[in-house]
Amino acid sequence: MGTMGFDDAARALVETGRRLDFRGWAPATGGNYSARLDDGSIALTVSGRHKGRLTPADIMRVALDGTPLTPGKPSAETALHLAIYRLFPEANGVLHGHSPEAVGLSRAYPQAREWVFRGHEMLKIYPGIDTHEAQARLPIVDNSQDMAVIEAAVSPALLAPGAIPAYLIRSHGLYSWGASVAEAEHVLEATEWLIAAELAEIGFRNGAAR
Ligand SMILES: CSCCC(=O)C(=O)COP(=O)(O)O
Ligand SMILES: [Zn+2]
Repeated sequence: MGTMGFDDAARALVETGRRLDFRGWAPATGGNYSARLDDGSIALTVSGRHKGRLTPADIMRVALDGTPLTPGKPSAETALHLAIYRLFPEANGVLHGHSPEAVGLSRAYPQAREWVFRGHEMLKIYPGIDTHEAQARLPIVDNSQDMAVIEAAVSPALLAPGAIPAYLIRSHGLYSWGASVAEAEHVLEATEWLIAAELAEIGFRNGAAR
């Protein structure tokens, strides 16, 4: 748990990419991953690489202000990763995936500013929740090519009571974070599972699956 040295972080991000790609959450070059290092800098995926086929050479270091510390072009979404590390000092891993389910949910409800999960046992994966008799808010923000616009739009919702360590960018994908890369992966998996379960429920209620 916690921060890591660069070599361990690079290995963890490469392995995480393989698993997320296997789940269908890293199509084409979609997604990006990062980890906070022992010295406070950030290990981050290089832009434009297939995240299911990463090698340690596809991981670079940036400072918390975004200054590249090793050669390479940092992810186009570096600013969103750094915003999480600044907002949440306990966050040591940030993952971003492009699943069809998360994107489909965000597009099916174009006015939604959040999605509230209620009553699921899976809610217990989130920090501070120890019963299914709880609710958890997944903030939803419109997409933009300007990362500062996304950061400004979503930050208040991330800090509000009841927010989970994840948010959804409409027509784009899901972000998650945790005290380690492994914990961020649990949050991503749980949130994807909750989205898939709710979409299935909506389908059953509408009779689509009969
Ligand atoms: C075809 S994916 C478009 C860019 C994106 O949303 C993404 O997650 C990957 O960007 P990166 O610069 O980190 O490769
Ligand atoms: Zn993306």
